Parts: sequence; C-alpha cells; structure tokens
Amino acid sequence: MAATSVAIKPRLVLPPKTSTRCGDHALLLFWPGRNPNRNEIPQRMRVKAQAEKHDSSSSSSSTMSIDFSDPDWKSKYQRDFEARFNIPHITDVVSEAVSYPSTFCLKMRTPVSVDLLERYSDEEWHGYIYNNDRVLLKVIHYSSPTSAGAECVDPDCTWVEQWVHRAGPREKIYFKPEEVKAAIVTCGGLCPGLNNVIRQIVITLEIYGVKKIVGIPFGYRGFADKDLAEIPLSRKVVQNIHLSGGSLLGVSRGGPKVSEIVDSMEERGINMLFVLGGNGTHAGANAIHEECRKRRLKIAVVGVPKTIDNDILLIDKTFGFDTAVEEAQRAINSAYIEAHSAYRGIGIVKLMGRSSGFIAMQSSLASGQIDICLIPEVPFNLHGPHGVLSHLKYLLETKGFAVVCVAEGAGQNFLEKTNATDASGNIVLGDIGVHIQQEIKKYFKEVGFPADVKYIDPTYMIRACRANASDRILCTVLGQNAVHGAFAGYSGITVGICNTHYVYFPIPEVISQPRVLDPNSRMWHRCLTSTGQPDFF
Ligand SMILES: Nc1ncnc2c1ncn2[C@@H]1O[C@H](COP(=O)(O)OP(=O)(O)O)[C@@H](O)[C@H]1O
Ligand SMILES: O=P(O)(O)OC[C@H]1O[C@](O)(COP(=O)(O)O)[C@@H](O)[C@@H]1O
Ligand SMILES: [Mg+2]
Repeated sequence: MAATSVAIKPRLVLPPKTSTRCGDHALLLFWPGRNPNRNEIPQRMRVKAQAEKHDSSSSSSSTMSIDFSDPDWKSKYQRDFEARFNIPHITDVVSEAVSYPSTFCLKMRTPVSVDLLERYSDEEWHGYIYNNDRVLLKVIHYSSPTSAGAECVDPDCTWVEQWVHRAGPREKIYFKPEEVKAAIVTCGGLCPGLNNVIRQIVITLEIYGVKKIVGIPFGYRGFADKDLAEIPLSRKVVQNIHLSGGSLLGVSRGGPKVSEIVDSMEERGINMLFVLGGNGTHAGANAIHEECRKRRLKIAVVGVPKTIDNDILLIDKTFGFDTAVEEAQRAINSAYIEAHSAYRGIGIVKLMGRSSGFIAMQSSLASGQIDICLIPEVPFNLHGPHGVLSHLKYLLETKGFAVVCVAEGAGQNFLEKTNATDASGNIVLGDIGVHIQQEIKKYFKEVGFPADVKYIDPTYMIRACRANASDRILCTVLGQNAVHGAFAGYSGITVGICNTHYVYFPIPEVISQPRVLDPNSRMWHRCLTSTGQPDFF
C-alpha cells in the first residue's frame, strides 16, 4: 500500500484496462461491421476513466488528503466524513435559541405494543428520532476495486462506514409554533409532485400548530417583485392541489440577489423557509442559509430536491422522476407503433436530461422497445462504420424498423455552441433530437435506402403531469421530513431518500456537481443488454 499522502476523491480511479472484450461476442450477433481484432481499449472502459473526472452519484464536494500508510487512516476518514455530513443547526449561531418539547405528538396515535411495553414503560416510549440516529450511505462491501461499479476509498477497497443523519421528528423543537411564519417557494422548471410536497408541508406545519403559512409566488422572483403578493396557505387551500400537475405557487428561473431575499424574509417575519428545487435552487437555498447565519437570524432554511432529471448527488431518486419515466412510456410506445407500422420506420423520442441520462436510460429499460439509447455521459459517433446511422441501417435490414431514445444533453458536440444561458445561468442546449432526425433522413437518402422517420418530443407533457402513486408517497414523506427538520432547528439542509431510508444532508454535499450516470454501472450495462446496442465508436 502506498506510504505517501495522496489527495483523492473518495472514489478510486483505476487505470483503464486494455484487455477483455467480452461484450463483443454478443454485439457481433447484432453488428457484423465490427472488427473483433481491433486492438483498442474497450469503449466502456474508456468512458469510465473519463467519467470519473466529474462523476458520479457517489462523489462529494470536498477532496481530502488520506495517508494510507497511517494505521489509523480509516477512523480519521470516518471522523472527517462525519464532520462533512454534519447538519448545521440554528444554535451554531444563535446561542440563545432554546428547545421546547415537541408539539408533534406520536404517542397518542400508536398504542405501545405488548412487546415494547416489556422493554420500556409507556412513559419511556415516544417514537421520535434521536439526533444521533444515522443511516448507512453505502451498503455494498466490494471485495475488490474491480468489482462492477466498485466505489472505494483506498486501493484495497476496504469497507469504510459512511453514516448520514436520519430524518424525522425530534422530541425537542427549537421554534414555538405560534411564533413561526413559514414560507414555501418552488423554483426552476416544473416537476410532477410539487403540489404534493407543498400540500404535505402545509398539513404537517398545521399539525405542529403553525398558523402563519404563506407561498412565495413564482420562485425566488416572488421575494422581490412588489406586484406578486404572498399566497396564504392552509389545509383548506391545499386539500386537493395534488390532483393536478404544476405548482400552485408558480415557478421561475433567475431572480433577486440573496441579500434581497433575506431582507425580504426579515421584513415579512419569515423564520422557516421551505425551498423546492434542483441544483440551482439549492445553491440559492444554501446561500440564503449562509446569509441568515451571517446576520445571526433564527431562521431555518430547508430544501426538498426537485428535478425530473434525477441529477442530485447521493439521493436514490428525486420526486417526479418515476412519473417522468412512466409518462415517457406513452411517447416511446407511440414511436414504436409508428416505426413498426411504417415501411422501414425509424421512431425517435427525445427525453429530458440536461447533463444526466437517467430518464432516457430508465425509460428505455422500462419500455423494452428501444434499440438505441443515447445519453450525455456516453460519447457516440453518428457516422462511420461504427456509428449510430450504420447500426440503424443494419436494424432496418434485419428487423425492419428501429426506435431511438435520446436524452436532451446527449451528443452536444455535434451541435453549434451558442454560449446562450437561461435566466438562471444554465447553458441553453442545442436540439439533439432535431439534429439526429435530420442526419438520419440525410443519411438514408444518400445511401439510397429510404427510411420513414418520425420524431416525438414529449418534454413538457412529461413534466407537467401529476405525480404517480409512488412519487406521491415519496413527496408526502419528504414534505413531512422537511418540516420535522426545520422544527428540530436544522438549517441549510435538504431531505432525501437513501437506501430506502430518509435522511438529512448538508446542502453543499449534494449539489457540488450534477449527479451523472456512471457508464460502467450495472444499470447502464443492463440497459445495453436490453437494447442490444453496440458501442458507437
Ligand atoms: N449558484 C446559485 N446561487 C444562488 N441562486 C442560484 C444559483 N443557481 C441558480 N440559482 C437560482 O435558483 C433558481 C432555480 O435555478 P435553476 O437552475 O433554474 O433550476 P433548478 O433549481 O431546477 O436547477 C433560480 O431562481 C436561480 O436564480
Ligand atoms: O424549458 P425549461 O423550463 O428551461 O426546462 C428545461 C429543463 O428542465 C429540465 O428537465 C430540468 O431542469 P431543472 O431541474 O433545472 O428544473 C432540464 O433537463 C431541461 O433542460
Ligand atoms: Mg438545474
């Protein structure tokens, strides 16, 4: 083992291997144009090495220096990890903040079982979460760094426990409900489930006893625009909002400066802020939290990650993602039927995913109707003997039709860069769906092999629909936990599901970069197995 001190990310970067072309045996059945004797690094190996520079769902915001020759390195690493994942509390800066017994009572609802009574008296049992409860972030013990998808801290892939804070109601709360004015804001693009989260936050706040609850209209913009009035919220107002998509409060990109937002919060007397949004929104939420700390304000800022792209680090999945995948099935099935019913038909479906191909991958897997799935994380050639177009020709010759699913962020290298950004500073992407459609048409005309190409872009239909049952449950639990976190006095946190348990993360740990798909992951390999597509290089 290395005796030197090295700066690494907690994920081990392996040198790419130059052997093992196991995938080619299967691929040859589908793609006779491939030369099995080519002496090159397999594509999936190369993209893994590349991806690890900016990858992945396992990464975290800070790099750390580990001396693996130190016999105590593991406990030091774990201490460092505990410090990084510590969740900020209002008492860190407001020393006079005191706790009160929670007004969120579980005891009367759940009679203590005989079993429990044997161990604890009815007085002792309460059903709250202890502040020191933890959830294991990574649950696989890899026996080797070469295990599929291995995430290792040290070169031996030693088992290192990584614990994060368990979400839920605490016995002690740091706000008197009658002194709370809570605000909810939804920012960024739409996402199925926003109304479910808003509804559950309001209902849970009322159960704690909060009377003053407002919605800030149209994202962060609503804090500064004098023409936009606060929306009073109550159980009565939100009772049925989950039955429709969108956001009751409205959304927007861009908006005022952080200091203006905090000024506005002070003026309005807001001391709990629930922020529903993606990476950008959470960067804003964290900046608001930091500004509140700087001003020593007793304000809890709690995020709920929202993005159909599912591109938030460490979290199993974000709400709305499941619904998006389900809704995409309709578009894929239509593309399949069009392609299948046409003479030499090709169906193309473009799905969202600015920097991550999760929707495209899961939708392809779910449908079983996709022949080619293209995502931002895996480079591909359109032209040439190993390109997408030549594989499409092969598919038309052999099975008569083909269906392609492309993520919006895929193949951006084929498109002209404009440097244009939206109001939030996100780069405006070129339309890869339209580009591929045009290239396919051009190619088949040139080779004198007419193909019937149909292109479907269901983007906003997917995003605007209401959440499915599984997302509704997720939204409900996230909304409740957001309120529990705020009452417990935490701030600058976000709530997520991690290995089926609900946890609180400090915001910076989940937004240091967009979560991207690991091309060497088991799931991407399963997708390739399902589509039967080769590497397009
Ligand atoms: N780095 C940042 N710091 C503060 N606010 C930000 C930052 N990035 C984005 N925002 C704000 O967050 C909101 C939503 O961001 P956006 O990127 O559009 O959506 P999402 O939150 O879904 O990623 C916008 O109002 C934007 O101005
Ligand atoms: O047209 P809009 O509103 O800018 O939204 C498009 C964006 O929405 C997304 O699906 C989700 O983005 P956000 O998470 O930032 O809301 C992106 O993949 C896509 O680029
Ligand atoms: Mg974003």
